[in-house]
Amino acid sequence: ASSASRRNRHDINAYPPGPSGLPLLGNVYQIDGMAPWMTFTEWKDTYGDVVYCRQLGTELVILSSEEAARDLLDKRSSNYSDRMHMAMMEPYGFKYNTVFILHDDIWRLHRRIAHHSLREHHVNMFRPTQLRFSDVLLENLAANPDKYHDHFQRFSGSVVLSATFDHDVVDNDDLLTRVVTDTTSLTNRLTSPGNTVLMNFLPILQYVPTWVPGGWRNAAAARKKTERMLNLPFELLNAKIVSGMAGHSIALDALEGLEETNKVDNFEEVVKGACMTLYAAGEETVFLSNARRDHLTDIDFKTASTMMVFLLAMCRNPDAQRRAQQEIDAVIGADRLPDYNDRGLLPYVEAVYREVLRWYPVAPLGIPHASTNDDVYGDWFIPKGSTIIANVWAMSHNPAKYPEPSAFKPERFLDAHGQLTDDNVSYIWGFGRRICPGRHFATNSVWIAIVRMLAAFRFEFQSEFERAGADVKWINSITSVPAPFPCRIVQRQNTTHDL
Ligand code: HEM
Repeated sequence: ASSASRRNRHDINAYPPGPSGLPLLGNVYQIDGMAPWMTFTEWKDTYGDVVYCRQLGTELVILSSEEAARDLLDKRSSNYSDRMHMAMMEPYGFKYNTVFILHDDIWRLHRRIAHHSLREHHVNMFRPTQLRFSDVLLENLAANPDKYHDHFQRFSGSVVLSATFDHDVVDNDDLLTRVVTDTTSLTNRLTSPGNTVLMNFLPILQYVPTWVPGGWRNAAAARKKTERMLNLPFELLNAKIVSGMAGHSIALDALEGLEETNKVDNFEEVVKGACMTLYAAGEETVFLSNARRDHLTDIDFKTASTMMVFLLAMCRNPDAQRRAQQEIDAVIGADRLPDYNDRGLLPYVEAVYREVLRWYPVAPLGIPHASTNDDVYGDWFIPKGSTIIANVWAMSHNPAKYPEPSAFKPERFLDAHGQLTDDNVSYIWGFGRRICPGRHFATNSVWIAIVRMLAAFRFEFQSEFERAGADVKWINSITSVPAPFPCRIVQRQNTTHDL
């Protein structure tokens, strides 16, 4: 009966509009492989907010307005909280990862572990750590400004690693950081939407030997790396527990606070997976480790992505930078650095922060969801098992909501009285039950880094780079981030605090 009713619903409702494609390939050749959000945003103009297309046998539904994303991913979240089927999950050892697992009981347990420590307000217990590492960030920037991307990376990696496993990164050669970044950079490459679709289509690629071109797809080698990455932080944490030196951390919180209430056999394995995902997901989006090495030969390919967007925005928009600094000088003065308690007193800085998130969202297509059952939305039929993409780029560049969307204009978040509007760009954190569980933590990290960097430094392009047109390269995969560019970071004259 259910298949009959499915057929009926399909018969009366058409698929959403979209470009016609070739038989087997679908629309794959029409999509910009480096920046698919650009193609999808053009399609919005032609076909509307809900677009259907196919990519090598995968059905895609692209939601390019906040309204459509909220209608489906938020309001019908019981049907839209799955992830796409990945032939790679099992052979590559990715089953530990919250981001990829299906909408099942293990995933719920992962979310409880994250929520337990990272829920709003509770997450503020990590603020002292975030403040401490922001001091280190400023010291490093003052001492060696040219290496700013290393310092951004160190800041974002340190805060999240300290919070998840109580692991202190003492230098740039930290073993755990190396193991995790090495593995996540491979994971990100393997799980990019394009590669996932290809591997679903040709699973035999998992056996490609490591020494031939494309050998990075070899499953046995990837699995070995993943296992090492999962076990190492727990070995280090266990050593601390045994010696009575373990401080507060999300992993310990989960082991001590949740075990009683969750009677699953492999609870420690679940905690390992959930915590490693928190670290890797936080690291991936706040600092990027998945650059396409083939496009980048001369730079370090790990960068703090949101902080990189901030830096680019400040270099390109000196007026916005100056205005934010004037606000900090007037409200805080030069005797101390801004603190979390000052956040409500600095509306222009808040507007800069929101505009950074909007201007170049670091996850321009979020992370694709999948539909569990057939559904009908308006006049359209959405088949079971479709990959559902929230086109965050189209939402943050909607000219009706954000006039001149490519311009960096923090004022768009302030009303005529200089008060903040209620638009806090929440769509950049994703939707429904899958919404980013690290968003409050990430907000605390990014805001404190931005406000303190503004208080202490001036940012500008290096003059030769500016004369040459200041054309910044972008590193794109699931995330999109400016590659490091030549820039001057100069300590502000009015800062009396000693860095
Ligand atoms: C600026 C920083 C960040 C941005 C823009 C961001 C954005 C996102 C987005 C768009 C998603 C997908 C949501 C969806 O499927 O609808 C996501 C998922 C996720 N994020 Fe974040 N994130 C950030 C930082 C963090 C941090 C710091 C952590 C950990 C402390 C974290 C942990 C996660 C996890 C575990 C998921 C997977 C959730 C699931 O599949 O259920 N993120 N994030």
